[in-house]
Amino acid sequence: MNSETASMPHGSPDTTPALHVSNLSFRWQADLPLLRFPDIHIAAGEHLFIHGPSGTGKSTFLSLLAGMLTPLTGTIHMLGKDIHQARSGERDRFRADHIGVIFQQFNLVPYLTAEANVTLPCKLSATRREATDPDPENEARRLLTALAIPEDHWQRKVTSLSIGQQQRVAAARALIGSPELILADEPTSALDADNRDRFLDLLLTLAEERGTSVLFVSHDRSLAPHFHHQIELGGPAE
Ligand SMILES: Nc1ncnc2c1ncn2[C@@H]1O[C@H](COP(=O)(O)OP(=O)(O)OP(=O)(O)O)[C@@H](O)[C@H]1O
Repeated sequence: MNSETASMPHGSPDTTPALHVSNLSFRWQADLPLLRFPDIHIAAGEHLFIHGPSGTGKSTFLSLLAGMLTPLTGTIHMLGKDIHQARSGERDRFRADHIGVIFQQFNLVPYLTAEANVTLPCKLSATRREATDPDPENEARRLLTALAIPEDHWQRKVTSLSIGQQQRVAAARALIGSPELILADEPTSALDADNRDRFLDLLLTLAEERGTSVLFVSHDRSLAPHFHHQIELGGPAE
């Protein structure tokens, strides 16, 4: 797509796929094996689960999709835009405007409060800020409430929260401003089964309400039933 469609206002009817990946490969070093990735297509609002055992390239795949690594071959169209054709500044802006990320270590800013971590994407992106209703602080509080973070924790330093709470703060940060796509890299690995299922239900329900597409990678195949579609990394699509 062109930048016109990428900057379409949130909530507009749009049939542009959230993500289309074709013929993607990457090599960390010349003496390391080539990593090949499946072709994927995620329609707007769809939730895709990608399963792969440890070492199959899940984190590498997400780093390629987030524009943090450059592929050896292949194309990645995000909201119709070929992200690796964009200059790096434009790519950073596109990522801030349209993608929420939840990575294994959550990447929260340790010296900020829980609420300030959630509103951060709105400080980095006018698009995300303008999409909050009525303002980022209010939406952050709504998300923190929906994700069961007690109100007396909102102004605490995020590192003083439990791991499960930090994970939900990272989810709120990914959801704020309703980005079109969330990329999630095993954010449930530290949780027990009950908390993991509860977290996924909350994340996917909130994403659904906002029309946000989700691509979630994990080694844990038991998570697959939460999603509309699933794909095996290093194997045929199911
Ligand atoms: N920075 C790096 N430099 C060199 N090789 C790397 C680097 N990061 C990953 N690799 C290699 O690329 C392959 C895929 O790694 P990756 O971390 O993407 O897998 P993964 O499926 O996410 O694994 P896990 O489930 O254990 O996190 C592995 O063989 C790994 O050793």
